[in-house]
Amino acid sequence: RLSKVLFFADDAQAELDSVEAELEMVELQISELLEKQTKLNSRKNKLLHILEGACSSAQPSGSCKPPKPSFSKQDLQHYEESDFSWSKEVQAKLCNVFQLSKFRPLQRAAINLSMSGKDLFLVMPTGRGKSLCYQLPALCSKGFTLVIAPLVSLMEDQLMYLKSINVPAVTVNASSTKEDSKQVLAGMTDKNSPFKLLYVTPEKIAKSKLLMSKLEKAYNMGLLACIAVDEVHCCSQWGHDFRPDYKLLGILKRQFPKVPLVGLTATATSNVLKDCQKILCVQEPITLTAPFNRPNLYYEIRFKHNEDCTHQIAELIRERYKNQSGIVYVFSQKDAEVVATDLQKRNILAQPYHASMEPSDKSLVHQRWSSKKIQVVVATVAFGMGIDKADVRFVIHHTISKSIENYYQESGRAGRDDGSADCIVFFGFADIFRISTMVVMENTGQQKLKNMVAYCQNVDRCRRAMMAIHFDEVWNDDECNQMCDVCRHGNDYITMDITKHARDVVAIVEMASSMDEKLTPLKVCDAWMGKGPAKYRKTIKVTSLSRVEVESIIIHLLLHGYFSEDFSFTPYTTHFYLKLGRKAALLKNGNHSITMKMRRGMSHKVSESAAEKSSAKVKGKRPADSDYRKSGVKKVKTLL
Ligand SMILES: Nc1ncnc2c1ncn2[C@@H]1O[C@H](COP(=O)(O)OP(=O)(O)OP(=O)(O)O)[C@@H](O)[C@H]1O
Ligand SMILES: [Mg+2]
Ligand SMILES: [Zn+2]
Repeated sequence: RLSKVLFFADDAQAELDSVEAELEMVELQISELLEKQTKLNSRKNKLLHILEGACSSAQPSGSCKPPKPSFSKQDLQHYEESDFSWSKEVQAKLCNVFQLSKFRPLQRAAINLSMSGKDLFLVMPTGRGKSLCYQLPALCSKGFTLVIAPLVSLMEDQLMYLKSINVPAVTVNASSTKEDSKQVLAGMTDKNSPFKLLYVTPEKIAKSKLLMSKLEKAYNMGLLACIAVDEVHCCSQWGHDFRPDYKLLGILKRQFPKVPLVGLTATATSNVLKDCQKILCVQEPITLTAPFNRPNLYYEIRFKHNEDCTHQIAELIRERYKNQSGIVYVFSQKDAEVVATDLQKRNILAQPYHASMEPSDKSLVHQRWSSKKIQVVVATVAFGMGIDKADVRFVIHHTISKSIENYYQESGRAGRDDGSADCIVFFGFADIFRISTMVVMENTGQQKLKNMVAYCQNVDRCRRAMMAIHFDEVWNDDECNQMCDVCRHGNDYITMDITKHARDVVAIVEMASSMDEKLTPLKVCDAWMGKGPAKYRKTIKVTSLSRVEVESIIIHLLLHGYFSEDFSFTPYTTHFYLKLGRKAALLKNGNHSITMKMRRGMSHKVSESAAEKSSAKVKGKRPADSDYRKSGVKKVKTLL
């Protein structure tokens, strides 16, 4: 009898185990669905919000973000007009001082709003002319405008420009001499207003009591006309280059409530702006958003084969962009040096630019490039704000950016003259993990990087649409005009069922962890392709997929939660290992399937860039091959 009881107990135990496992699976599925529901609901709300705004907004394209509900289409129209008491003066200064013939979209409205004393957030793509929206009003007002800017170099560029058009402007910053500072501080309360713009860094506001007390005096004398906070997204942790000192700028609106504040930025989602509003203590700002789309930029992603990347870049520069200026963005200072040297060896006039260079060397490189003495700057993100060269024909990313915001900003340095320009990203597997470990301490670093990776991995949605969704804009894919690789390749992708592959590769990571070992993504690739240590080879199912396919699948599984990152820290470096993600357990369920979109054949795609398209017509060149992803397929000469 005893053995019979034991037998039943065994049976029950086995069933209990399986029921529990099944329950666990169900819970996982529920939580997955709930998560999906939350996401969809939040997207639905956003879209409703955008639609509401689009209906009431003045932008015929409907791509304007909803301004404050109380700020209607009629209101905007009113501020677009030119019958304000200052309009004649504004128009005259636009022509005579700034030597510009007409306003660009939203500039006039922004100027009229701030001259009417309204607080304003102005979101306008990089290079569209935000500075004019506070510089011009400053010239038409009593006293001076205080400008907060994040970098001394950026201020100096602006001061140089203002000096060249005879607009009196000054700065006080850490490198000002005592004499200069004294003169500036005295000028602030001088009724004759010896200068119209005063540039300071946020640190100066936070640290200099003297400056604050002078501002107080100027305010009481009615001489503080306006406060402009440039690169206002720096206030918010959610913005892509948060600066702690920006957090303290709330003092300005608290101390000087009657002075209108204008915050300017090229990239800020509505969440970032809400945060900025809170931090700056602005009660009811009006937000003007210019369409983010840059119709003249061609966006393209290429798969990166490390050994080949610099070679391809050199070919592009020598052939497609002959005699044209451009930027190559790289990951690190070392990369900047190495890639620049590599390009030089291939007879390209290139120089590196990064944060550790002497300031004088940096400005020399900048100058040489601006005056076309060199063709290419090979730069880290340090080459950024304040770069205002009009005829940049290409921005090539040797390594992906760490977020879509960063990418938008960096690629946006191309084609400021409205001429066509190319933005090409070399999307490399290993780079993802280099960046991931670099941003490991940033709050939202991993999520932002994943968004960027998803942007690169995407093969079926217009790249402009991806950006639009990211920046909460309404977008109609037809407006791309085939100015991105996805639109140009049309429906040239397939939907692949990768469930079986996913099971195989997840099993590798599971096996390693059962042996108490951790695998980097590169090791997982190797193992899966049969190149790992012998001890693995016995148990794993080696795949016949190509390297690029293997990499794409691993990225897909990481983006979708079947894998997740497992960081390990040593005193010198951070390592990225793959571990099973929350969803890996779903693969145990026979019915679960995973699909993934891939470009058809994953090889031999022929694409044609914007610049190429026009020059091909003129010179009868054939379009360049690009995006050949299959390992082993190397194009040596892409152009005749
Ligand atoms: N109405 C206009 N017509 C023609 N050019 C203009 C006009 N307004 C501004 N510009 C030019 O556009 C260029 C970029 O302007 P600005 O530096 O203000 O850009 P920005 O919007 O601040 O960009 P970023 O986000 O990079 O700081 C400048 O060379 C400026 O002279
Ligand atoms: Mg600017
Ligand atoms: Zn497109």
